Amino acid sequence: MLKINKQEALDYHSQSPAGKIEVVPTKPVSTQLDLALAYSPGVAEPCLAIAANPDDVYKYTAKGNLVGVISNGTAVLGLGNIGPAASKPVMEGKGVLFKKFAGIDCFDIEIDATDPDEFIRIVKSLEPTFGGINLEDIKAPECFVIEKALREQMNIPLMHDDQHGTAIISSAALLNALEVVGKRIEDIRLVVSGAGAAAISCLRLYRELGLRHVIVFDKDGVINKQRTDLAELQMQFATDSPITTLAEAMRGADVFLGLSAANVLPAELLLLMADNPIVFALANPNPEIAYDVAMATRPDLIMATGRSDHPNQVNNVLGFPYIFRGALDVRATEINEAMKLAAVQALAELAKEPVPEMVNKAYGDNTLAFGRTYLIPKPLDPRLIITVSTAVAKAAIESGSARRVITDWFAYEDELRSRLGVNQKLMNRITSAAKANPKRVVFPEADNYKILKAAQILHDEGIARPVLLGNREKIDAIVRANSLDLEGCEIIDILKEDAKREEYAALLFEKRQRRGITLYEGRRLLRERNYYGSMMLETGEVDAFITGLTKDYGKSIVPSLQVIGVEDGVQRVAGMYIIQHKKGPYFFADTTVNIDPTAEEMVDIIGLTARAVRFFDAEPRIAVLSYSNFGSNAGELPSKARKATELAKQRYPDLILDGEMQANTALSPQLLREHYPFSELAEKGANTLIFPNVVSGNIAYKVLQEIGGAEVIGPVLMGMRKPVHILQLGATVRDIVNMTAIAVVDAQTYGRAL
Ligand SMILES: NC(=O)C1=CN([C@@H]2O[C@H](COP(=O)(O)OP(=O)(O)OC[C@H]3O[C@@H](n4cnc5c(N)ncnc54)[C@H](OP(=O)(O)O)[C@@H]3O)[C@@H](O)[C@H]2O)C=CC1
Ligand SMILES: CC(=O)C(=O)O
Ligand SMILES: [Mg+2]
Repeated sequence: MLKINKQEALDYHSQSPAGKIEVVPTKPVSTQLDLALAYSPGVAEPCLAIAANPDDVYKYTAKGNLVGVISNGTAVLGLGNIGPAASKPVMEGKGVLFKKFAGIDCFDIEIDATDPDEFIRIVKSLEPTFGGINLEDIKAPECFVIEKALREQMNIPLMHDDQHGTAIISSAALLNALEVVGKRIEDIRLVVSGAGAAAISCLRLYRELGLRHVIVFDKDGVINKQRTDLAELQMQFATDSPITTLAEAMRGADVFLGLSAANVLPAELLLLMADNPIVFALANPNPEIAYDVAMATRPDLIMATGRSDHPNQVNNVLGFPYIFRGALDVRATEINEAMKLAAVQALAELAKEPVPEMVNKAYGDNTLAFGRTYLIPKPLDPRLIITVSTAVAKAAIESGSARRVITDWFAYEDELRSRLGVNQKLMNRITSAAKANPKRVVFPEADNYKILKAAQILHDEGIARPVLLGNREKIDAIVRANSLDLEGCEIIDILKEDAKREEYAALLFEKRQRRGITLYEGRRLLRERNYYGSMMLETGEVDAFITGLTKDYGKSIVPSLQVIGVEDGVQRVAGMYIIQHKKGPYFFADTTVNIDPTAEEMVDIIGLTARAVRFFDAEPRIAVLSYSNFGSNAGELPSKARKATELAKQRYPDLILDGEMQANTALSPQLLREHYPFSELAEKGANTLIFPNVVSGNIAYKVLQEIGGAEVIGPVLMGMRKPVHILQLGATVRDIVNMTAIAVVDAQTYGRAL
């Protein structure tokens, strides 16, 4: 379990530069011209445009993507009223999360004002600056007045996150917890500790969802009709029962919600609760009851806390980045009830979907699946932005609060993904195409967790129809240990179930009898799943074949080369990687098969690669690489690259192709125009790089993957007679899913594509 100590936390914050955020310009500011555009005199133009048309502020400034995280420090986490300066690390932290999870820029603003009127006036005056306002850590009851007034007076999305963020996330968790224990929100008895910003807002939302029976406590005890010290919003939840103590209230209660302070719930009170009790102890940083103590006291307990080191972290980070993302993207004028309920629904539903492998990896847990210890998605789940922001944006449009309407939701999803850094358009397109006509794909290495997890995803998402070859007992054990669900995937244990081994052995003998394979040898080889799978593809039992996860490339490819073989007219196969980057996709070849191709062999590789790039709907602009530019260096490699370029130009006169050149030249149209204006690539630069040998290609993509922030997809095997793809040893589940989607589309367009 994750443990951090005080010094570690202080050092993290004090490391130079102090704090957690900085401002980064988004336009070039290096030349005199840049300066003149960025500041005086150029800057006057957008100023005048905005003066003439106020809405242009969204066009010419960062306002549309800028959120103010604003606090007065009166209820900081569960630390209480520690003042505005002491709240700054929390507000900076929120800014970091806005940026990291939703690409939203933030200024944190800590205001030295506890008087609601003064605070309201100051925040209201900031409307020209921000696209949205996230109020944070302002104590009750002032926060209710403040938020209400600002919502009425301001025309941009505004939310006090401790109120509504918490309400949204905990509602999703509560609905799912109740589903797990089979209770209805209308019937449950809820006890609440805390009647502050968070607690009251949760209760308001739960009431909308159907809650009827609740008893609330604050520091001064039970909130009943006799109390005269509370705000109207708090009094809405006052009880008329004679109960006065927490112990009385907890007898028979179904749910305890803590949004108050550390350790206020004695363990023995848990024993009084109904069967399968639910405890959301959400005070930060320390909950109302320690997780381990609670679980030891009531093993039938479903528990959530605000902390990341226990299951079921109910934290508003699951909401605010995505709620504001959706609201900003449709330029909503508010965050209304419909938008909040849409976020609740989206979060609750997402928790029931299979968990992506990258989430398993991030949390070092393969067993995450909807249930007692996984009620809501994990904060590092990359699907949150798509699911929640889309739901919120749609609800804003439908409820009439949007000033901008989105119509192409697929394009919006792409935009949301690119907010996370990598441009996924190409893979989205391939995946959608695969889903339109999913094909049967055989995986000969199915007694492996990653293959099984990928198969589950492929089946559940309708990308492919997996056929799994492997030892049935082993597969069952992996499925059980990792809570997988392989319903819908076909499993064949070729050694135990006779299947078609004899038929395939005879066929292999027929194919290879003049190449040293006897019928006896054929029978032996067909006990190997790579041969069996290749035969399935050859005979049309399946449409594509994927292997390579557990053996090295050379060994993995041999059976399919013998059984399937290369395409007519193709001399050799080659491997290509797709590099997905913010700047768009790039294609690298040969990265896997031909160790040191001759110039003539490079021409074959160029032909195959150009065709494959077109398969991915891109127009190939090919650079043949070396360490010299157009003859600037003598040497074997530059000469080979030069010769390959000449021969390829002859063989493929229509290709946009040039070389030999260095990689930076290939990728910089400006450099090409300046120094090599004669080059065919001078207009746009290259998107396809042909490497002079496998060493350089392989190293280049791996460096980009590890430190270049690129996602790489491949290797796409080019030139086989049927869709065969060989994974890299140790590929991730995501790699397997991507390669399968490509194989499915390859199979759909069989004979015309890769
Ligand atoms: N996990 C999450 O996502 C979130 C967690 N929180 C946590 O919820 C807590 C409250 O935050 P917030 O609502 O913003 O703060 P507020 O200051 O608005 O409210 C605090 C409430 O807790 C009550 N309280 C304090 N001590 C006790 C106690 N010993 N017994 C019973 N009630 C007590 C206060 O009562 P009184 O008015 O009488 O002082 C008040 O009603 C914090 O610990 C915060 O970290 C908040 C937001 C999100
Ligand atoms: C999570 C949060 O906002 C709080 O504890 O105050
Ligand atoms: Mg807070």
